[in-house]
Amino acid sequence: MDETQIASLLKSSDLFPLPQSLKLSYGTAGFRGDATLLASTVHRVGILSSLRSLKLAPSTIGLMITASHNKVSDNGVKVSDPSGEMLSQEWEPFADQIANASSPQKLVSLIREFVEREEISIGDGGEGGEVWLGRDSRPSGEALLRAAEIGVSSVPGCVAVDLGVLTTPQLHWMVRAKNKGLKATEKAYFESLTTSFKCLIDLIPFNKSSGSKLVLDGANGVGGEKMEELLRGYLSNLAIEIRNTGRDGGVLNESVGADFVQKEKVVPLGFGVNDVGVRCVSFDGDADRLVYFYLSSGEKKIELLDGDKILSLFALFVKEQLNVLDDGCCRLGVVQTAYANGASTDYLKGLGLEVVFAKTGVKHLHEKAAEFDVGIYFEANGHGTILFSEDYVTLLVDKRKGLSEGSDECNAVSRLVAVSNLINQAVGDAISGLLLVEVVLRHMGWSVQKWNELYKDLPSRQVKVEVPDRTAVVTTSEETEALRPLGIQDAINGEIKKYRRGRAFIRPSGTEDVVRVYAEATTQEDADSLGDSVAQLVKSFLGSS
Ligand SMILES: CC(=O)N[C@H]1[C@@H](OP(=O)(O)O)O[C@H](CO)[C@@H](O)[C@@H]1O
Ligand SMILES: [Mg+2]
Repeated sequence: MDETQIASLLKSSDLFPLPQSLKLSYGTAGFRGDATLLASTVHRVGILSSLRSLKLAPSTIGLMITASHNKVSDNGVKVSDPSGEMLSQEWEPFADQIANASSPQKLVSLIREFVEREEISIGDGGEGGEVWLGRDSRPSGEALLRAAEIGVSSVPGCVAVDLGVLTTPQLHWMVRAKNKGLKATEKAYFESLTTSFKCLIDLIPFNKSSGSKLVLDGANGVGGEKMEELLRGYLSNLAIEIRNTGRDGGVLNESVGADFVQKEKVVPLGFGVNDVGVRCVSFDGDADRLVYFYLSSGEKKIELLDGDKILSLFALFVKEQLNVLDDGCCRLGVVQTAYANGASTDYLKGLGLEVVFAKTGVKHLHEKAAEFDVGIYFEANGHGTILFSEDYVTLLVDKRKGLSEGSDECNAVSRLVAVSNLINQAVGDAISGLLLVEVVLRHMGWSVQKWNELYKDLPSRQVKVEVPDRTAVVTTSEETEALRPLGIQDAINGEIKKYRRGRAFIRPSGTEDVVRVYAEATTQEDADSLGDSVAQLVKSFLGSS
């Protein structure tokens, strides 16, 4: 790097001093924290994104400003690679280092070292870098986006493009499309969803109507707003009532949204007795997660259809199409985490599906799903998608050419191709997930209640334990067994044995300073009791803080 380049970085970094005592980690979902403390972090991630773009030139990188389901006063930042997938994990240590660099000088020296090691050429007349910026609806987003812009353009030859308010998956979709040389506007995103959705509706064999109204809880965030845009401009026939749009005084994620509904298992604000039996869906704050639910009585308690149930519905539909094709050559697999309800895993295995487990965090699930021709992944909290390998889509498109129009086989192929266009291939996407659930329910002729009957969730319990050092817990790669502290797994196994269908595991959280305990058994009392006794073991092996 020459003197001018260094001066440019120093000058812009001087504008964004690191707040004292800020210690951040890129973690499972980018940097997150109180929005008032994040300007330097976002600015630095702007620099990182430019470097990433130059490293992979010619390519466009995405930078999203969001704190998803966290409270409205928080914000955060994460990076999309050119494929639309999460930033390569190889760059996370560098992200941690620069976010925590104590002065502009230290920051620039880390950058110089990294640029040299990675052989990134800056401003040598080669390809320039490009970073596309998006933000969710948080009020702090605009100022942070400016910080990101300044960071991006402080790397000579790099430009920032402000795409405004978007859902996280929209930005990932657009970045992916751009790097594939396709139309990459928001309009193109909506059109792609609309075309594939309509195609799937047209392919429904009989007029099996489940066309009853759907009510969406938009978490007072960007998802409700974008869904309104989709309905207004593209899918006006779809009967969806949208609540919690953020315009009626509601606060982002406060007693609303997918995270609240999944964790608390109660109705979000804005829903009540008049909604008993109605099909409802909740998005999270940046619309990359969704869960369905319905009220079975006038009380607040809900029947929850979580990520596992959405996964099961999708798996069933995809498998049905593959059965029509009698396509032994397609490797279909599903990916879950240890948090998946045991009843869902049994159900999926009972369908004859290959079920594999990945570590918590969608980047891990995505990686495993990409090993299949068709890989379906979901976290229980509602983040997931269906990945189709490019080779398999090409094979399908070729196969369709030899089939007679309107035949069962041709329809099955067309459905699979349409699903691959509808469901976001980059990350989990609440809007495209919703559209696919709606199609599949209509295709099956099922109500939400009927869908819920696929299997009955085993009662479960999650506990957070605060300990002095959560990194003292080391688990196997699937996170279901603790390797350290020595002896704790034997003790946990001893507890599990006491319960019918007992299952429990511990792992250090990647986003909070806690050890998480998950327990499952045939009754709620047993799940609670198993969870509590494992939490006690964690305290006795690690001490409480
Ligand atoms: C049990 C649980 O829900 N864990 C969440 C949570 O990760 P932890 O590492 O468990 O804190 O946040 C992640 C990022 O949002 C999400 O991917 C994951 O599913
Ligand atoms: Mg989210």
